[in-house]
Order: sequence, then C-alpha cells, then structure tokens
Amino acid sequence: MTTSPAVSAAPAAVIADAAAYAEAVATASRAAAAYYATGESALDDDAYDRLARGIAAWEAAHPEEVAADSPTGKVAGGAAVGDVPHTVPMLSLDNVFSAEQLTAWTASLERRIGRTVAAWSVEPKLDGLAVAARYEDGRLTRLITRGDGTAGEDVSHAVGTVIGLPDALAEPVTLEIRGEVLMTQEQFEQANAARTAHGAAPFANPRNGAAGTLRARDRAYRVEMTFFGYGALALPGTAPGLAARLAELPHSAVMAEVVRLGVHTAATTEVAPRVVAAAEDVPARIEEIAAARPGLPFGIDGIVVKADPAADRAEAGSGSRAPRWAVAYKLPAVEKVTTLLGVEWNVGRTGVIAPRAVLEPVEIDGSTVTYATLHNPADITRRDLRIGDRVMVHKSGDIIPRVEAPVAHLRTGAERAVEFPSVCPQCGSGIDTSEQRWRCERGRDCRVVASVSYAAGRDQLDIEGLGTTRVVQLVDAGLVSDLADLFLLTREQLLTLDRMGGTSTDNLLAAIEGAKGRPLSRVFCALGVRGTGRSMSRRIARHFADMEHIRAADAEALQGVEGIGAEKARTVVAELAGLAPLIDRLVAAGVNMTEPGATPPAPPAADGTGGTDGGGPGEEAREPAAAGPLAGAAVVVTGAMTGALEKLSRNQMNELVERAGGRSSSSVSKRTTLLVAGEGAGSKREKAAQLGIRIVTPDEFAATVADFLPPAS
Ligand SMILES: NC(=O)c1ccc[n+]([C@@H]2O[C@H](COP(=O)([O-])OP(=O)(O)OC[C@H]3O[C@@H](n4cnc5c(N)ncnc54)[C@H](O)[C@@H]3O)[C@@H](O)[C@H]2O)c1
Ligand SMILES: [Zn+2]
Repeated sequence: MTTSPAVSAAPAAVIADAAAYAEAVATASRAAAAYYATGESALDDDAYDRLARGIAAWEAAHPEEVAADSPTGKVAGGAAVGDVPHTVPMLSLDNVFSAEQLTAWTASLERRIGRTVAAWSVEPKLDGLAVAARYEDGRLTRLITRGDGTAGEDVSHAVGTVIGLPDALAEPVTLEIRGEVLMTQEQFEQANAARTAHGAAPFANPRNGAAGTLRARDRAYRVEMTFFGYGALALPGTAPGLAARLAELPHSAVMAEVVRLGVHTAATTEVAPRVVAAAEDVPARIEEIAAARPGLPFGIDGIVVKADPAADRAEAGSGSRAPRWAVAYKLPAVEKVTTLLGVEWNVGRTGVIAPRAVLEPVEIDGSTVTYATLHNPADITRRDLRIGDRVMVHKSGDIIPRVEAPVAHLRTGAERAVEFPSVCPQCGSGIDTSEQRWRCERGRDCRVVASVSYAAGRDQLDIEGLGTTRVVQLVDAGLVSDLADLFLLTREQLLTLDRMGGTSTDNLLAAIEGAKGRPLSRVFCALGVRGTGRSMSRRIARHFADMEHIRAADAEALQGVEGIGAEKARTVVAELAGLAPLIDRLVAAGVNMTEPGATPPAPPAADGTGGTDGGGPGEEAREPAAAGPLAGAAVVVTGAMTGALEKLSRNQMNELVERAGGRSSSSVSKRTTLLVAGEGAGSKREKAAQLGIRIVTPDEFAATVADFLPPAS
C-alpha cells in the first residue's frame, strides 16, 4: 500500500474530572447548536473536534456517568432539530484518520458481511450542509436539512438560490436526492460583498455562509449556493420504474441516474467520484483527491469511501449515527481562527501596493502561519476587516494563506479600523487608487528608488549623502534607472540637480567612488537578491570568494553554502540570471567583485574520470572549513563596542566575526560559544553566564581578531 497523505486526528482535549466533563459537554453543545443553526460557533472545527474527542475519551473511562446531552454518538452532536420527518434517516459518517485505520475499517466491513466488497466508490467529502431535495413527478417540491437525522427543517424557501438543483428533472420521477449545499469560494466572496454592502456582518467562511444562508428568509439581497448530489432514494408514492429500483442499483449507478436527471454532482470536477475494484486501490485515489484539494474552487474536508454494490450496503446496514457501509477519511483542517494584529503594505516590482495581514501565529496543517494575503485594499473593505478581529485563516498545500473573513460575532468592540496609506510606503510618491489594485504613481521607478536606496544603505554600499530623497531626485531626472547608473554619474549631471552645489556634488562622487571598493559580501547584498539578506550574502561571498565563481555556480554548488537548501539555491540561480546585465555593468564600472581573505572553492572532481594526479587543492578547499581564530565558533555580540571596535556597526561586527572564521548570531543559545559583551550588555550576558558560555570584552575580542579588523579610516 502506498503511503497516505499526512492526516492526523486532532489530539483530544484533556478532561480531568466530572466537573470539567460537564463543562466540556455544555461548551460542545453550545458550539454545535450555533454551528448547525447559523454557522456562528465560537470554536473552529479543530477546536471542536479536540473537545469532542476529549469528551468521548472521558466517557470511555466513565461509562456510568455519560450525560444525557452528550454529543457523542449523535447526528449533529444532538444539537440540530427539525419537524419534517425523513423517510430514511439522514446520518453522519464515521471517521478514519490514516491509511491503517482505513484498512482496518474496510476489513471489518468485509468480515461483517462475510465477503469481499467488489467495488468501492471513492468521493470527495464536500464541506457544506446535508440537504434532502424532494422531487414529485419531476418537480422540486421541498428542501429539508439533515436536522437530528430523523427529522429536519424545511428550507424550501431557498429553492431558486441553489445552483445545481433544477426545478424540473429530465424525467417526471418521484424521488429524494440527497447531497451537500455549499458555497464555492467565488459564491462566498460574492455573499460577503453583498452582506457588507447591506451593513450585515460577513460570514467567517464558506461553510458558515452556506449554513447561515440556507436558513435565512426574506433577505434584501440574493446569495447563491451550489448543490452537489451524493445519493438518491425512492419516496413513498414512487411509481414502479426507475426510482423504485434505486435501492437495487450499485451506488455508482444511482449517481449516474442522478446526473442523467440533471442534478449537479462532483462528477464534473477534478475530484470526481471513482469506483475502484479492491480495497487496496482506495488509498491511491484518496491521495489524488487530497493532492487536488488546494486547487479546488470549493471546500472538501475529507474523502468518503463507500461500498458500491447494493447488496453489500443492505447487508451492512446502519448504526444510529452513521451507516456501516461508508466512512469519512478526514483531511487536516485548513482553516483556523486567529487574531489580526495588523496590516502591512508592500510594494511589488511593478509598483503595486498590496496589503498583507499580520497574524498572531497559528498552526495550520503542520505549518505556522504568520502572514496572509489580502489581495487588495477593497478586499479589506469588502470583508469589513478590523485590527484586533478574530479572523478565519485558510491555508491548504502550497497556496498562500489567506484571510477568509472576520469571525464577526466574536467582536468585543475594541477592534480598530485598518489604516490605508496615503502615500507610497516605499518611495513616498502619490498612490493611484483608480483601480482595485493600488499602484505607486512612480510605477516601476518606485522599485528603482527602493532598490537603489537599499543598495546605498549603511549595511550595503554605505554611500553617504545618498538617501531616498536624493535617489528620487536622480531617478526623476532620468539619470539613474538602476544601481550601475550611479557609477556613471558625472559632475556636470549632478550639478544640474536642485540643492546640489559643488561641495555636495564632490562629496557624493567621492562616496560613490569609495563604494566601488566594498567587499563582495556587501556588493552582493546590495544587489537585493531575493532570499538573501546580509548574513546570507556574507556566507555566499566567503564561500565563493569572487563574483565569477558565484555566477558559475549551479543550484547544487550553491547548496554548499550553509543555510541554502534546494529551493533557495534555485531562487538564487534564477535571480542571478536575471541580474546578469546589471552585474556586467557593475563590473565594467569598476566595482569590486572579490571578498578579501576568501579563497574560491576547488572545482568539483569529475566522478571517476580525470583527477588521477590526485593532490591538488584537495579536500580542504572543497569543504571550506573556515580558517581563522574564530573557526568553528558561534559568536554573539551585545552591548556597546569600545576601543578598536568602537566605530563598527553591528553589521560590521558580524562581518568581522565571519571574516575571522566564526558564525555570527543575534541571540544567545546553547549553541553559542562566545559572547562579546560591551558596556550596557544586559539579558544576553546573563543568559550566557547561566549557560556557562565564554564571555569576553570588546578589547579582548579585538586582540583575538586583530588581523581581520577593517583598516582604520
Ligand atoms: N465548529 C464547531 O463548533 C462545530 C460544531 C459541531 C460540528 N462541527 C464540525 O462538524 C463535523 C461533524 O459534523 P457532522 O456530524 O455533520 O459530520 P460530517 O459533516 O463531518 O460528515 C457527515 C456528513 O458528510 C457529508 N458529506 C459530504 N460529502 C459526502 C459524500 N460524498 N457522501 C456522503 N456524505 C457526504 C454529509 O452531509 C454527511 O452528513 C466535525 O468535523 C466538526 O468539526 C464543528
Ligand atoms: Zn513608490
């Protein structure tokens, strides 16, 4: 059997005693009641499932003390009601969480019926609400919710807003079609836009949207939903013929009839129900559906596996909460509730100013989410998002996490409006707000201003007198459109600018001239290669020693640099290819492209061929174990530097550490081997002392690394 996708049951909440149990039951019942009525539960599904599992675990250990209102073993946790009886109970589904549990389940079903199930239907578990649609003589007459499983609520008023449930079937049959009503992502966005436009609170996610919409009557606006059929059965009064024979057909054949009658199902989607012949073949299809999940335009929360033959289903029968012939293979939750801490505004390469949500970190599907996309400013308004809101965050597979909506009923009144920028946060220009996506009026030049200002910054080329205002001036005058242009500026050109006299011009030209001699680590950093900041630039520069070697490196060679994995290596290679013309021009302008004190790595020995003469630079060079007085040391610098180190910025200190063969870090941990503590050193010194880490003064340190100090200027 193949491995299954990563799925895990939510760990159970820990319930210590009877009082905690009673409280857990009350909390779960309240949440479930809200969840099934309006979709407005205070808990996200993960939190609810943890609670429910805790309750079940406690009950297993205390079978005598199970509360009458416990959600365990009941359809909808016993929280939903209804007054329209179902002819056949509308049940929930039992869950499995791993391929092993699934195998155990299929085996137990086959044992129960005493034979091998010859066909299994593997289907998406649609994340909406169960609905029964009754058709009489081909006409849609009634829509009923699942309710408590034996009776549901009449929601026929929703007929006409549910796409996929035709008013009239292709044939005048009398039957009931069961399926899920949900909102696609698009319908959800439309619903929230309509709601906020009418002053109503947005829905937190598509499922809540469907729950809230299905029950609502007399809304001033129209909100659409989608139906996906997954079953059909005869009704009393069904005439002999097709409908009467449904119970004798394999499940897959029933569904073919449902499609033929004109009802929408998942058959037309990428995750179409598929019949496989043996239980061993089920996991492969499960994996396919799970893999397709992030790209689907609607939500699924698992995969349903059903015995297909009618006789097998009849023989297996049903329990009070779930059928025995079907099971839900649960997928991990992709939505969690967290707090919106703030909104950042970032400017893209083309000048698009995009908001990004800063979140209280939350773990979703195995990774921690701290930021989420908010496509454009209108997105914030449309969702009525406020700082401090509890928000529903969605993250699935590789897609970028997004904020679905605020959980509006959890508002306290302390939430604040999101502030929109009035000028470009990157270059201070005006903002063009005429379209949904805001843009800096400077367009692509905004990027130029930002990248040249960054390159000129203190920790990069350190060009004095070249702040953002000056860069804006140069760009607007058409004198600079990239970093290399700086080195071509002439005295005459600079003198034409406002507020540029002879002295400032000469100073700026001298500063630019001086920048040509910066070490490669800083030049590389100045290029602004995506994914490489200051310390990564230093490591790359020290590893390769010169730009030629960096440019010659493929993704594999780049992975020789500590901290560069396969993905980052590919990014750097691609970025450098894009930057090639700029780098060529920098070289032509005379900008230094070597790292002082570093030696280039030896070319890799071609496996088996050549290299018979042995010797050569050998192992050492290939594995550039840093040499120098700090070789192998992990150094943290804190407090004010004095003496020979007084003038060095923190970045320059880090450069010094790395030139001398050490690794610099900003925080003290067990892995730290040396702390350079200057005056005013505080908690880092304490922590280092506690951990027994060697602590030295700036003077002691300066003596150790004397040979590596930058020449005093
Ligand atoms: N957040 C909360 O407060 C809260 C409260 C209660 C329940 N819940 C959530 O609801 C879930 C339990 O709800 P449930 O008991 O309705 O079970 P369920 O929704 O997990 O599974 C059963 C349902 O799956 C649906 N389904 C979807 N696709 C199907 C298909 N192809 N074939 C057959 N059925 C299909 C049917 O409607 C069926 O009733 C839990 O995951 C829980 O997290 C959340
Ligand atoms: Zn700008």
